[in-house]
Amino acid sequence: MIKILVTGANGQMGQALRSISSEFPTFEFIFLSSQELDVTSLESCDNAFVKNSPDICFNFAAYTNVEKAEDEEEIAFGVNALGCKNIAKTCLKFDVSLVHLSTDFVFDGEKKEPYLITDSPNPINVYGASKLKGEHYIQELMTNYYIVRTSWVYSNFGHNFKNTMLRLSETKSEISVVDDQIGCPTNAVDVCYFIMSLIDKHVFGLYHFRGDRICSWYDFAVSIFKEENITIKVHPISSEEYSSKVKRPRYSVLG
Ligand SMILES: NC(=O)C1=CN([C@@H]2O[C@H](COP(=O)(O)OP(=O)(O)OC[C@H]3O[C@@H](n4cnc5c(N)ncnc54)[C@H](OP(=O)(O)O)[C@@H]3O)[C@@H](O)[C@H]2O)C=CC1
Ligand SMILES: Cc1cn([C@H]2C[C@H](O)[C@@H](COP(=O)(O)OP(=O)(O)O[C@H]3O[C@@H](C)C(=O)[C@@H](O)[C@H]3O)O2)c(=O)[nH]c1=O
Repeated sequence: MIKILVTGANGQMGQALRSISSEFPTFEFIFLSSQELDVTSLESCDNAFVKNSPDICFNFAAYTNVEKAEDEEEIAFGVNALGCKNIAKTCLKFDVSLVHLSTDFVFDGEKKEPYLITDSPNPINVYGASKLKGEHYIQELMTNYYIVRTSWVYSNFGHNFKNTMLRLSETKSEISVVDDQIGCPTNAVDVCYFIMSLIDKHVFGLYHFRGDRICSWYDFAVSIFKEENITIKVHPISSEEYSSKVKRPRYSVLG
């Protein structure tokens, strides 16, 4: 049995992986919450690895509140950057390979065609900067890593744009959604299948993975409501019209 230790396991990606884990009977998954393994503590990482002796670590632990990160820079960097450093150091110590998730938000969104893994990141918000720093720590410390950048992850689990739209539709008859940020919604379960196929191939490195559809958040919202048969008026708005303190990339299609 190959043992996979999953950090941040109560989040969206952890729940998505749990939902398909029985399809991989040759793997034993150890799902650890933030209480059971706190990535900001090297000692906590060490203790969890000693207790569970994993072969592979899936680092799903992250600070993902893009808005709040602007006010909580230290906490965001603590989890997304130093957390990665701790996980990478621990993987190194115990000879464990690492799968880490990163984001389209490492790019500035100024490009007009899909971002390749060879393109230089240039984050424009705190969340993106903290995620990029995390990537760098892993790349400096390890060789046996898979860093998978993905985008606009949605599912029926936890916090994501789809669930936000469905929740808002319970109390609103109209909603305004930005129509000038272009990206690719990606199903969380599909990310899990991609990761499981990656570890089968043993080719370490940096990857981009995303859903097939290229659209705006407005387009995505309209299709969510259509699929769920929900009648609600959706107004397309510009990023400037959406009241937010955070800048998001205008175009973050991963290639
Ligand atoms: N959601 C998206 O659209 C995208 C996500 N990603 C990346 O995918 C990964 C998973 O994201 P997703 O599942 O959606 O995020 P979630 O926010 O749903 O889950 C993150 C999990 O990390 C946990 N966590 C927070 N702080 C710590 C800590 N100090 N130690 C251990 N665990 C901690 C949280 O636990 P608790 O709730 O207890 O704090 C939560 O369960 C992240 O790396 C994210 O950057 C990449 C692209 C898009
Ligand atoms: C709730 C809401 C959001 N929006 C806009 C704000 C933003 O531009 C866009 C998406 O909003 P959210 O806050 O759901 O998404 P956000 O948290 O910015 O999404 C990002 O999360 C991180 C974790 C990632 O890694 C990214 O890939 C991306 O998925 O929709 C509206 O226009 N109207 C609304 O009612």
